[in-house]
Amino acid sequence: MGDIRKVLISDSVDPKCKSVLEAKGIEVTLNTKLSPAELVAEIPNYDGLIVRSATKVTAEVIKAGKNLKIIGRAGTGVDNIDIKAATECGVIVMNTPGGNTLSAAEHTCTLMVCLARQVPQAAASMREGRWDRKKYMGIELMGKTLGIIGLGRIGREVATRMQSFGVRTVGYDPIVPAEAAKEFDVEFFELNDLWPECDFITVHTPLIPQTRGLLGDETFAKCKKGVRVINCARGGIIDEAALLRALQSGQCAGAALDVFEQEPPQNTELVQHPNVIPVCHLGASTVEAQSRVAVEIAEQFVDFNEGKSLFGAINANAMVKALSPSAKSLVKLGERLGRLVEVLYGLEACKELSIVAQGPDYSEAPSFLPAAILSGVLARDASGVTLNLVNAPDFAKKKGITAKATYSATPDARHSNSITVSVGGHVFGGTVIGNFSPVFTELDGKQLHSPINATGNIVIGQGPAGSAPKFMVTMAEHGISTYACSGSDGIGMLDVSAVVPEEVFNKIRSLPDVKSADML
Ligand SMILES: NC(=O)c1ccc[n+]([C@@H]2O[C@H](COP(=O)([O-])OP(=O)(O)OC[C@H]3O[C@@H](n4cnc5c(N)ncnc54)[C@H](O)[C@@H]3O)[C@@H](O)[C@H]2O)c1
Ligand SMILES: O=C(O)[C@H](O)COP(=O)(O)O
Repeated sequence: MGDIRKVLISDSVDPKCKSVLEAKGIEVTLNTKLSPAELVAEIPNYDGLIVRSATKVTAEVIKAGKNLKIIGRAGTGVDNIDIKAATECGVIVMNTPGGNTLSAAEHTCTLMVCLARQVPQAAASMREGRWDRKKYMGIELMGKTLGIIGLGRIGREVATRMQSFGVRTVGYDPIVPAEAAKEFDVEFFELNDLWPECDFITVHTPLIPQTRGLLGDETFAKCKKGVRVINCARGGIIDEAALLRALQSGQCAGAALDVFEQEPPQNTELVQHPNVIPVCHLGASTVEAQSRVAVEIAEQFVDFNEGKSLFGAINANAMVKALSPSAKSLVKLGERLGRLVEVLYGLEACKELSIVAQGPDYSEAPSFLPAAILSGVLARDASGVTLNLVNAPDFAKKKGITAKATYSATPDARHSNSITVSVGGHVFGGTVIGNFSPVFTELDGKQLHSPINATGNIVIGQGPAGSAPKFMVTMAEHGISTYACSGSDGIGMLDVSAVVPEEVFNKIRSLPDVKSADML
C-alpha cells in the first residue's frame, strides 16, 4: 500500500470507482452534497480527492488539504481544478482523457443533426399542443461544410462520424499538421481562412486564454451568414454575449450548447432564444462513459499507489520515472544530497547545480534527480510547504536556481551506479545499496572510506582534523551515540542515534576552530 489510504469522492461518479479503490484496501467516502466551506473543512482528512466538473477544487481547498497528495478528475476537462495551486502544494492532478471521448463526439453529432432539423424545438411545440409542420423546415447535411476547431480526440471522432452524412470536414488545430488532418479526411485551414468556409462550426479545444472567445463578434462577422455553431467543449470558447447578438441579427442561424460560461447558465436570454438548443452539460453522461472514467480514475490511483505508473498525471513530469522502490530510494538520496550542499554552503551558493548520474541502472535518473535535489536544497526555505518532485522545480525557478543533470553509462571507479551533485566546484556523491539504502560516498571530491547512511540522523560539521571525536564526546554527554563517522579535508559526517538539540550544537560550535555544525 502506498500513500493513498483515504479518498473522498465529491461528485456523482459511477459506484465502480469506489469498488475498485476499496478492493485495494483504500477507504472511500462518497459525499456529493458538500458545500464549498464543508469541502474545505473535510479535505484535511483525505489523501486523495476524486471529482467530475461540479466540484470546484479551488486554491483554498488545496491549501486546506494538508494530507492531500492526489486529485483525480473522472473525465477530461480540468478547468474546475486550480492546477497552479495544486502544483505549488506538490499535489498531483490526473484525469482520464479518453474515457468519455466517444460519448462527447456522439453528443456533438446529435446536436448538429438537431440544429439542422430543430428536433428539440419541434418536440417542445408538440408538447404544447401544436402541429407546426411549416415552422420547422430544416436543412440537409449532405454537402454542407463543418468546421472543426480543435482536432484532438473528440474533434477527430466528430469528423469521421459526420463524413458518413456526406458532410465536408475542414478544421484547424495549432499542433496538428495538415498532412495529419488529411489522414482523417479533414482539410486543414488556417483560422482566418476557415470561417467563411463553414455552414456549421464545432469547437473541441480546452478553455485556455487562447481559446476564450474564439468565436466572438469579430469572428462571427467573418462567417457565412446563417452559420450554425455547436459548443460541446467548454463554456466561454464561444462568447455568449456575441453569440446572442449574432443570433439576433441572423448572422448565426442556430446554436447548440452543451456547456456554458457559468453552469447552470445565468444568460437566460441566450438559453430561451428559439434558435438555441441548450443542454445541461450532458456530453459525458452515458452509462458507458461514466463506467469507463470511474474505473479508469480508480485504477490510475491504484497504479500510482502501487508504484506502477502515473498515467493521466498532468502536473508531475519529474515523477513519472520515479515510482519504483529503487527510484524512490534514489529520490531520497537526491533530497539528502541537496540538503547537504545547502547546509554546508547556503542557498546563495547553490544557484547552479550540476548533477551527474552514472552507471547502467541510473539511465532514467536525470528525469527526476534535479527535482529531488532541488527539494533538498530548498527545504529550509519553503515557508512551511513540503517540497516534492511536483512543486520543487517551480519553487526553484522562482528563486532563480537551476539544476541540470547528465547521464553517463560508464560507472565511476568505485560504484557500479552513482550520482554526484556539484556546486561551485564542490562535488558530493552517493549511491543506493541494494534497492533501499541510500548512502553518501563522496564529500567535497573525496571518496569516504566507508559510506554513510543518508537517511539517518546526520550531523555535518566543518572543522580541523580531529574534531569528530570531540563532537562525539559532547553528544555522548547528552546521551547521543554515534553509529558511524566519516569525513575528509575539514568536513565530517556522523550518523547519530537522535536529532541533536540546539543547546548541544551550541557546545559543539564553541569547540576550538569548529566552523560549523548542523543537523542535515
Ligand atoms: N461536454 C462534455 O461533457 C465534454 C466531454 C469531454 C470533453 N469535453 C471537453 O472537450 C474539449 C476537447 O476534449 P478532447 O478530449 O478532444 O481534448 P484533446 O486534448 O484531445 O484535444 C484538444 C485539441 O485542441 C487543440 N487546441 C488547443 N488550442 C487550440 C486553439 N487555440 N485553436 C484550435 N485548437 C486548439 C489542441 O491542440 C488539441 O489537439 C475539452 O475542453 C474537454 O474538456 C467536454
Ligand atoms: O470534460 C469533461 O470530461 C466533460 O465536460 C464531462 O464533465 P462531467 O464529468 O462533469 O460530465
